[in-house]
Amino acid sequence: MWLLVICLVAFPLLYEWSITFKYFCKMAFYNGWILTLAILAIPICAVRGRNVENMKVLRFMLLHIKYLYGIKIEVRGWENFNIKEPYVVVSNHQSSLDLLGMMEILPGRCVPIAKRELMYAGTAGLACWLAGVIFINRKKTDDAISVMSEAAETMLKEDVRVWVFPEGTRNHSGSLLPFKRGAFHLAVQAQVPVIPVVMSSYKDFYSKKDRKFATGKCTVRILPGVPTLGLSPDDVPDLTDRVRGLMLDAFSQMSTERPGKEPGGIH
Ligand SMILES: CCCCCCCCCCCCCC(=O)SCCNC(=O)CCNC(=O)[C@H](O)C(C)(C)COP(=O)(O)OP(=O)(O)OC[C@H]1O[C@@H](n2cnc3c(N)ncnc32)[C@H](O)[C@@H]1OP(=O)(O)O
Ligand SMILES: CCCCCCCC/C=C\CCCCCCCC(=O)OC[C@@H](O)COP(=O)(O)O
Repeated sequence: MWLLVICLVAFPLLYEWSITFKYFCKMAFYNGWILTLAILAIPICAVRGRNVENMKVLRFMLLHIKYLYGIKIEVRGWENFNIKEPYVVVSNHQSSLDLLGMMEILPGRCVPIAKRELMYAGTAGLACWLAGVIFINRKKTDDAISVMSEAAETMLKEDVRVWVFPEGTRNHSGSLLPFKRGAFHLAVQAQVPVIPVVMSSYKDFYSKKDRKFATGKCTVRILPGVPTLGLSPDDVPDLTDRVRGLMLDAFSQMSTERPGKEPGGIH
């Protein structure tokens, strides 16, 4: 009994006092909450079986999280998504919080490419599988490439869009890692445009290194599509560099606009 009282008093004190403790609580809740929401999503998605339309269910389930965490997301460039045909979205990848920005703007019939390990993340893995997430084995290049070639066919046959993080891993360095070329091969194979998406730096409110997680604002910019019609595999390196350049420019520009801290949410 006394132990419970001490815990009830100590927890809020520690939460307010220690930035690190708050960081771990907020991250644990983030992951735990997603795993819990997935339990609700699984039976709803299971009715349709593995189907990209289930991505709408996941999107709907996750949209409120930004309010819980007091993260304001401002979207610019919505009009660039006004393309009826399939396309490949490429975006920067800072942390697992990218899921919030992604769900904010996720177009219809669009599935992310994810590392295979995510498939084994309990309920979230199953929900992702049911929503048609494309899993790749990053340790086996040939397998990853053949999965992506299959994706190019599926995009055209089943009118599906694909979201890729071309950095291939999370990167919180405040810049962009060199891009891997899979997303661009995919776009050229399917002869569909690449639409770059840039999420502004989280450094004002989130830092894994400093164990900081406050409230704040993030801007998501959807850039105009880059056509690939008529391009061949030989053009992929140039296309990759061009798109990375566009994204780096946008990222640098957004980093100079200092976003103000927003009140509200879990402090
Ligand atoms: C409610 C619950 C909800 C839960 C919701 C959760 C939502 C889920 C959100 C999930 C978010 C999760 C987010 C995540 O999980 S992000 C992590 C996983 N994503 C990625 O890794 C995507 C980016 N990676 C790539 O594009 C890589 O290139 C791949 C993986 C394909 C290979 O990488 P790898 O490192 O092994 O090799 P390499 O890049 O050195 O390439 C080697 C050579 O092959 C060439 N090549 C490449 N591709 C193709 C191709 N298609 N056709 C022909 N050739 C191709 C390439 O040009 C190069 O040749 P050259 O140029 O040097 O001559
Ligand atoms: C019973 C098993 C329990 C397993 C518990 C696993 C906990 C995970 C819980 C929830 C999953 C949250 C989904 C977040 C989706 C974001 C995925 C993400 O950001 O993946 C990282 C990947 O892009 C790059 O990976 P690396 O930076 O190379 O690494």
